Amino acid sequence: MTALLEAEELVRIYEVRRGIFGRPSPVRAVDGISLAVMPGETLGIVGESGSGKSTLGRMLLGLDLAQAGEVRFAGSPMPRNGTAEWRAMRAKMQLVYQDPLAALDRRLTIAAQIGEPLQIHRLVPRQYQADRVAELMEAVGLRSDQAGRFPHELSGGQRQRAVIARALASRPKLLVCDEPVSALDVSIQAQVVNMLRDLQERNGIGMVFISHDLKVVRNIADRVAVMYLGRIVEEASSDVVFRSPQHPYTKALVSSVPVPGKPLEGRMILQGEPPNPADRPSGCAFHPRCPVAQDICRTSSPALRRIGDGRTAACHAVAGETASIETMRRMA
Ligand SMILES: Nc1ncnc2c1ncn2[C@@H]1O[C@H](COP(=O)(O)OP(=O)(O)OP(=O)(O)O)[C@@H](O)[C@H]1O
Repeated sequence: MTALLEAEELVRIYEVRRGIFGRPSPVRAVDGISLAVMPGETLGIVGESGSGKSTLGRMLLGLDLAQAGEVRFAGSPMPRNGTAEWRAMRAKMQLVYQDPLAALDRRLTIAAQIGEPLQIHRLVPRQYQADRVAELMEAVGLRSDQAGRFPHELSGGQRQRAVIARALASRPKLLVCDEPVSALDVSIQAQVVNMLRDLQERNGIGMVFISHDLKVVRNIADRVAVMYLGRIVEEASSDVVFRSPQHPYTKALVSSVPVPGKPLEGRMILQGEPPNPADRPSGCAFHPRCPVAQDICRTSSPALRRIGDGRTAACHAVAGETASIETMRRMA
């Protein structure tokens, strides 16, 4: 089967100036990332703030240009941003991001905004547009009496539902969701995630689900890619990642997810802050925080390798025997 979305060796470097008089220095926000999403599959992308998740999400849609590498959608290279070919492809790839208020026009009713793509892309004859808007609202759990409301008259969760309805209007094959529930109350998050998962399964939509919150990703992703400073350090099926994480960074992230009934002590705590991306540590970028770092980790950057279970990991310690969380804790 052809992958719905493929990215090969994507690189995005920003020139960032520190202070007014500082010289610009390169930040490798995305540093050689390859991935694939099959039709109907959800790939979760996790990592701390600044690991490059949002930049990657934008690059996958052609919204941010790669300095190297290529994105292919349904087997075809992504056309250049702004061209007619790109706009046609974009109708099939939608972005849902964190802040629904920013995504919506506060002067337009919810129904008008959900209907907008139908008009712009002439997806439905005018006389059927109202029906299609009603259908989309129902699909995301909005009531018909909310059609005439303005964004500020809805709750955060309802606004995000409206954004998702609008994204679905063009019957996309791919959704890139960048922290879609992070701004919502915890009580609402699960509802919106469950709704997204239902819609995605029912419509066979491929999804890239970006989040710093592993709990949420665990709920929705078939596969998970863990990012650290612009690179994928581990990727596997969600089951495999959560059951037996191998990379020390993944182990720390997974062990920090609260498990009902499991005491807090005994969990591995990630030491220190992520390093400044403009000042990437030598060797393995995780080594300054890694409890099992060896000499080689300070000098040599580990390649992402297949290590069985359909898993890839980039860690010198993960070649054969890998330290368990308990061993790592003892060594820390
Ligand atoms: N437009 C930009 N100009 C300069 N630097 C940028 C830009 N966008 C992102 N960066 C830098 O690239 C790195 C990755 O940022 P990005 O927002 O992609 O990470 P993230 O994992 O999504 O983090 P967060 O969850 O905080 O949004 C960071 O160091 C960030 O400061």
